[in-house]
Amino acid sequence: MKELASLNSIASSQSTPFSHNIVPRVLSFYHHWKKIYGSMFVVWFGATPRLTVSDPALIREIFVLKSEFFEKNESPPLLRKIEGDGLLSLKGEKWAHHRKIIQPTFHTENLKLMIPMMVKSMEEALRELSDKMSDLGKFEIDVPNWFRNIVEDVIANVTFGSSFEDGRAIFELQAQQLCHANEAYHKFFVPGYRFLPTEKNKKCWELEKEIRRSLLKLIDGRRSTTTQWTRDSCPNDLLEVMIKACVKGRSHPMITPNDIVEECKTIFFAGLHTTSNLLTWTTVLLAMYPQWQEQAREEVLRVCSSRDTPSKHDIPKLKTMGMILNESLRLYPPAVATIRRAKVDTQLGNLQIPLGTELLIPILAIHHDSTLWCHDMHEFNPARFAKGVAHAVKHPMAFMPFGFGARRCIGQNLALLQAKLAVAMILQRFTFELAPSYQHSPSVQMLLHPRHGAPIVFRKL
Ligand code: HEM
Repeated sequence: MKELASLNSIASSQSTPFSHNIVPRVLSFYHHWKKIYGSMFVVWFGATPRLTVSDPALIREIFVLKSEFFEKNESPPLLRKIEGDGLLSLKGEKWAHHRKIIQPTFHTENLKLMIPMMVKSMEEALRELSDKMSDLGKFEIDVPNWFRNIVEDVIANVTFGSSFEDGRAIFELQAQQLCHANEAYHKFFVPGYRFLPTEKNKKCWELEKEIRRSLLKLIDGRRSTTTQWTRDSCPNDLLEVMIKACVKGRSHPMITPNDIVEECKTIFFAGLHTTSNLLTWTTVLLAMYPQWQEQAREEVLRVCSSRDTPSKHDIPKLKTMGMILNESLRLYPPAVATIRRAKVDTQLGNLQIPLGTELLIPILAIHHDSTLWCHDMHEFNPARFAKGVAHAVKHPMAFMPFGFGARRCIGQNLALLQAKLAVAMILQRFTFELAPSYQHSPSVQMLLHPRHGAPIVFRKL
């Protein structure tokens, strides 16, 4: 109780120099329409009606109660190539089968076995940062790129395990492919352009072939060494669990090497930028609010005592850190929205939904909705999560950075574990503040990211 009171006093003593009233077009557009039409409104998206649903009770119907009537919508073809034909986009029996096979990789017990690997990769990054410090003991970094490298290491380990080095090289190719796609995504859309043999397109096709070839070679190599049993002390990486399902041959429907290729691509796409985004926004927020940075550091130093890295027993004790990550995910959710499509004519609340209607769930807007959160919904106030999500918001479905229901994010535990470890290790070694050149400008480019980067100045503790 005493701790909660002190958290609340931090929250109320803060003057807010930064506006978290995010203005990407999605949000201002949404608030404008909601004022006029209430919590459901339709916008025509080409020939398809797209219904925006922000009432948590209806979202529960879509994700949980009537989920069999709604399916994931198709991604545009360019994006589909990059994200892979894996869990993110699969549907029906094939999706359920893959999810069941892959799930054990992301179980808490398996992830705990990966903590030493995560700590090692973070230690290396922090040692490099320390070595670069000037005589004045400070150094400026643009954190999105820095975090991307750190997260890439971890995702490569989770996906490829012992074949990590080869896997990392494939991820480099995927990162290049994503860069090309991002450029194309922001150009004016010309139908059929992606089939023209332009220099850029040819480069993309080459990359795609190279990624597939390298992944198939890697899978072949691992198949010859994979045994039926893994020791309890070895984490199950994605490649391992999928190859076992493939080798067994009893799985139905069959898992093919091609399925494994697509799932590896998906995990890279779904895990890398989301997690590095979470780390970026959390660092920015702690730099903006030194009182919370100090509170989080005090907790880390108390929990870890003389250990210079958190152990698996320390992680669950980092309560303030958990609240800070939740508040960061609420204000700046990396995935700003998700879409479902009605598989059949159906009913939602008292509305008839024709087959084919797209339903847009505006995660970012729901996280900033004044009818669901307190009047301080645009403020950074981790204390609202002190008694858990249920006490922070009027409806549990109003906090959904990882989605909900059967298709909720499979990597949620991994992302939160890595974020807790990384931020804790930074706090143990450095203080940090926004660089003078920092401009606060959240913008949506597939994910919610800082348009002008996030330069942060680190100082040794
Ligand atoms: C802060 C980090 C992350 C955020 C905010 C996030 C967010 C989400 C959201 C909102 C969904 C649901 C999409 C929908 O319902 O349409 C999702 C699904 C998914 N995420 Fe994440 N994610 C994160 C990290 C990760 C990581 C680390 C991985 C893997 C390494 C991952 C893999 C996936 C996959 C495979 C799916 C599809 C699950 C399915 O449909 O069965 N995500 N994520």
